[in-house]
Amino acid sequence: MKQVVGAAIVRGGKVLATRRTTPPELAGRWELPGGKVEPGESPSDALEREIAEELDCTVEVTGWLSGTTRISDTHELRVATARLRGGGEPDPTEHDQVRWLGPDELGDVDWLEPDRPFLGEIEHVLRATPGTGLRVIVFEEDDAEAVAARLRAEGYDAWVVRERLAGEDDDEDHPWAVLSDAPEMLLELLVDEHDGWLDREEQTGPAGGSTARSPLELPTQPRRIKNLGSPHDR
Ligand SMILES: Nc1nc2c([nH]c(=O)n2[C@H]2C[C@H](O)[C@@H](COP(=O)(O)OP(=O)(O)OP(=O)(O)O)O2)c(=O)[nH]1
Repeated sequence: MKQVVGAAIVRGGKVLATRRTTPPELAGRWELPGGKVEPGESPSDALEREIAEELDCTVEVTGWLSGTTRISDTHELRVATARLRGGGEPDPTEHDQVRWLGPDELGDVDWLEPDRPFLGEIEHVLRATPGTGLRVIVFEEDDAEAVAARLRAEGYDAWVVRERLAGEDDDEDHPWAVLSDAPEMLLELLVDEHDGWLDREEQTGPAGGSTARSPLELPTQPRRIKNLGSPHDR
């Protein structure tokens, strides 16, 4: 059986889905980016090569999901989790659309059949490693790059993306956003230095919103005294 490998690229609590353009019978269907393992190649090497070819960015395989699914009589699919390296933004060379999907959005696209059995485990991974939902917003690209460089120097991941904000008009000049896994306090600092602001992305899901990440908010909130109940309760 020949191996096809797909990458569940995870960033900020979302996974990257890509839309196929070929062959005609698969065009328009969504998949995890990847491709066939070549003779003598390890599955991880194949995946990192395919992602570089298809999305012009570098990933690091972080683990493999359990199981394989049958694509055809001759091919089967394995799926790895992966993270983006080096701050490069995925730029599709073969797919005509990409989407970052949160755990509640995995059903929103028409996945190829062999990918579907992996979605449950992917959802689990996304819920276990939620993003902070925080974005540094600035108006100048130079500021965004400076913020990202500073965060990377501090040992955090950071990506510069062009953002469209809620309520914004299509034609308007979009601001720049820096996505990062750095703590809120550090982001606040950089926002002040670069004349931007901190944007909190709406989080959906059973936990009921961004309060799921309350540890990050502690420094900016009034200190809360743990309620031990009134004396006559005990
Ligand atoms: N890349 C990828 N292919 C998938 C997935 N699920 C799935 O059924 N497939 C199928 C579609 C294709 O028939 C086959 C992979 O072929 P491909 O065209 O993506 O791989 P490749 O670039 O190495 O192919 P090739 O040009 O060497 O023929 O597996 C998936 O999640 N990712």
